[in-house]
Amino acid sequence: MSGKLASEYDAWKKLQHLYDSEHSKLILKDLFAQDPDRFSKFSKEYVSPDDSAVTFLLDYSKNRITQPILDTLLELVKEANVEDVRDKMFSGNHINTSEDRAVLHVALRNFNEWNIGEPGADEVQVVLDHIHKFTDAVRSGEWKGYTGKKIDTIVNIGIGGSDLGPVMVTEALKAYAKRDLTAHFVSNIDGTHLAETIRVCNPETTLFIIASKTFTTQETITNAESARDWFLSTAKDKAHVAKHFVALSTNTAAVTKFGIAQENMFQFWDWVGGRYSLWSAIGLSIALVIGYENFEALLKGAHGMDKHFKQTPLKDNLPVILAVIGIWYNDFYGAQTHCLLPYDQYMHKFADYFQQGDMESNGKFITKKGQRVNYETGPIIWGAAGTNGQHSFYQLVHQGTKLIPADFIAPATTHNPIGHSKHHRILLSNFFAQPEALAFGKTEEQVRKELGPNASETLVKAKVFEGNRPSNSIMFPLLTPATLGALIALYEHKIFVQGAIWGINSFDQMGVELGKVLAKNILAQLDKPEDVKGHDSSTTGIIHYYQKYRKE
Ligand SMILES: O=P(O)(O)OC[C@H]1O[C@H](O)[C@@H](O)[C@@H](O)[C@@H]1O
Repeated sequence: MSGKLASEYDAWKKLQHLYDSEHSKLILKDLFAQDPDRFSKFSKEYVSPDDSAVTFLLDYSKNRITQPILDTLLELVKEANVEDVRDKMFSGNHINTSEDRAVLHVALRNFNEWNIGEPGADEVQVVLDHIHKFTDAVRSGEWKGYTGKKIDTIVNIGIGGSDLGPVMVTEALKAYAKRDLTAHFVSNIDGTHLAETIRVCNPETTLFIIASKTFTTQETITNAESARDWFLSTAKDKAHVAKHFVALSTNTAAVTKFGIAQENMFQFWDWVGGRYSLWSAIGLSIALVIGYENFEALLKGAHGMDKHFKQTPLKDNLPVILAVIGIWYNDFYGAQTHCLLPYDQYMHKFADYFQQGDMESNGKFITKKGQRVNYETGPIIWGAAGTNGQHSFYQLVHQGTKLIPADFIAPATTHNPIGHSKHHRILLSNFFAQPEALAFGKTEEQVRKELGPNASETLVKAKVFEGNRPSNSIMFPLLTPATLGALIALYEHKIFVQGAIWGINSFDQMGVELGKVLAKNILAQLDKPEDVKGHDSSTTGIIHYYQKYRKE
């Protein structure tokens, strides 16, 4: 990182110039018409550089780019020294400067390939072995509850990074799940979340996994204490907690204080960011659901992408390509959002997951050197599984006034080929059609032809699709653990590259602190109206309203 604002780089200025002079000519329909080889020039097939056997196609031809624009975007990557920051990340340098921490989620899936000097990196395998042993014991029924019954339900209690990754991956890899082991995830402090979960749990056969990096998060600790109270209301003896509660954390002292024995604690380290922690002990619920071998395959798929990111020249480096295309829209076109659209029901939590992954990483206006940026940083991430989104928000994506770059993601083969894959062919026909419709639209002339000479002018206008709406398409053979691992790592590194270009620290999360502090203060004032002090009239007014109507 040079200490310059991204907008001060020569390449940034060149890009601004290219945008100003070219953008009115960047019409996808014309770009495709001018170059019959556009697809082969702007698409790449990823083949994992190791034995994780992952492959996928990334088609980025339906973007408002030309080779000179892409080349200049890659110059920006060079000028921002992204490769240097990347190498620093992989070697354990403390690139999370505000917290003075290394950023080593890549070490969790490294399988001893690179030597990483950071304390703890050499203990990764020990924790994986612990996960392996425990997972096998629970899944085989060898691990018994306090009345001698085997565990048939797990409840992961965690929030943010200690929830979203496990939720997303267990959903995405449900095809690999042990079907007689039910997994629940409780995150919200709203008592409803816990109440509705324990309603369907049997204390004799339920294992609670308390997932919290810090083990101080109010939501998680409160939910965990209430879960323990519920458990003990039946089990009675505190000694039984050992068979039904395990912890995933970096904070041994707090875990012990909670009453969980050290042998039931799965360790990780401060260099694992919460939103990058599914690869760590936080992934225990994943390993329990899909089995240790599949969990390891997930890690190996991510490791293959790490290698690709680490060693591939910029022009062929897929996370880099996705990142710079995103910068082009975010910073030059002023696009505010980025849409993730998996055409795979199993991946229905993918956008939710990357809402934290991307927005908590790059939603920052201060650079690592303490300057306020004068450009846009992280986009708003959103999306839903296809085809549901088509019947909901695609109207705006197609005909709204906003530019919404989108990634379409789909498997060629489904795990559920019902009706000889009839459903899947219909699903995929939509996956192919939507980017086509977005890019090429429908002209007034086409609409007129379709509607005939008597059509009203307003109807004609309403049916026009301007097109030129950009997207990437990612297609892979089958959603396997390794493929999912590679895809997650692809987006992680994309986020990394963007953050490095913008000069921000993608690995702290100061923005979540203020609300927590204010809530703590308010919690102490909730009982009596006369205690409500030090707020604006709006906040005071709402609290007084609550005090008027609350029952308990
Ligand atoms: O795992 P923990 O420590 O409970 O933190 C849970 C979450 O808390 C905060 O919202 C942030 O710091 C997130 O990044 C984190 O994932």
